[in-house]
Amino acid sequence: MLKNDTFLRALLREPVEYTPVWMMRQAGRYLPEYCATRKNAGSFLQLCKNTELATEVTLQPLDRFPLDAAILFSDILTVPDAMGLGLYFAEGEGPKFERTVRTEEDVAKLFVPDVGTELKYVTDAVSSIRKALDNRVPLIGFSGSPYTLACYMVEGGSSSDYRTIKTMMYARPDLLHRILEVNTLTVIDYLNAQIEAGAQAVQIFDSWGGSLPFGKYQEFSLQYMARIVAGLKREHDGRRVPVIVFTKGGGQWLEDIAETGCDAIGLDWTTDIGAARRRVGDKVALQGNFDPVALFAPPAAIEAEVERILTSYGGGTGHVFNLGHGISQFTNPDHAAALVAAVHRFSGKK
Ligand SMILES: Cc1c2[nH]c(c1CCC(=O)O)Cc1[nH]c(c(CCC(=O)O)c1C)Cc1[nH]c(c(CCC(=O)O)c1C)Cc1[nH]c(c(C)c1CCC(=O)O)C2
Repeated sequence: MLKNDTFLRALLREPVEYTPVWMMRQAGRYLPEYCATRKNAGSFLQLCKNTELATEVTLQPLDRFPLDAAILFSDILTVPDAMGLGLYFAEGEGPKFERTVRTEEDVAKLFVPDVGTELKYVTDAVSSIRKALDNRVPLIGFSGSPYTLACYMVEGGSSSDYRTIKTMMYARPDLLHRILEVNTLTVIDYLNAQIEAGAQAVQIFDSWGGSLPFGKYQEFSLQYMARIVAGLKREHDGRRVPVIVFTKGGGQWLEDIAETGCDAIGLDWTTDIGAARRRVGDKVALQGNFDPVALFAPPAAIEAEVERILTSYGGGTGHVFNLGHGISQFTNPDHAAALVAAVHRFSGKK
């Protein structure tokens, strides 16, 4: 039995005593203890693949702040890595792939990896983290969306304009659809494996779906996320496993996202959460949507922002407080502490 299931109840719009909070990228470089563990691991990927160390860094933010959920320490790019594309992190340049998927031949060679073997290190981490958490709070599993994963597979790394993948979308939509098909089947297997291993909620990170034009978002990103939601095991160990869909920049498409059958929608900071609530009604819960850059302001300003968001949402269940995107590596941990405390205090936690 979970000692604190506030996060799961808020996602399912069941009564809660206060607004639960967690932060995207809560385990990461802004924490000195993370940097120390990562140094011992060697590289970021070695850290992800080391069960003991991945467990340790998952719990680090929970030992510092009274967060209401833990998130598996891993990365969305483990999936294309398992497809044989060769993920590596060039110092200061972000993620890169040795091989890209751009031509007809590249696409023809693409395959759905055997998640049970190629990504066993991830499900091993899930089991180990569940044990270490000892039911303190629920554990979130996650994956990238098919389109967001395709961005990295086609571009070969991060991009400022997504020129290569968007050119493919306009010139050879058939090729992109084939990549998205393989990604969708893989993500369904991957998230179901995380659920079987003990993930109590899952989030689909559609970090770059918001760069698509209207219509193309629905065709190349949302449609595939809806198929994933439909393919997931929604109940495990006698409890519903909520699904959160987070499209960064997706504030204009909330009604469409709610139609995927997800339990909650992640919002970035550009949307008014109160207006979002009126638009989706009681169909889904909302997660968000504090601007992570506001964490650089003094605690008093952070508290004012927290209060503004809670007031705009308007109270009651169905709100999971979060940042609108991942926390910056340059954030002062004391400011993150101020945010978590303010969410709890203003929403009535005793
Ligand atoms: C696009 C994306 C990635 N990874 C992820 C996304 C989707 C969310 C988003 O839009 O931010 C998701 C992710 N990445 C990481 C997590 C762990 C769980 C968590 O604490 O939230 C999660 C959920 C760890 C990580 N993933 C990465 C780090 C930093 C690596 C390090 O320690 O050097 C961490 C803690 C590396 C990574 N991984 C990725 C990038 C672009 C980078 C480099 C970013 C940077 O340099 O800040 C791909």
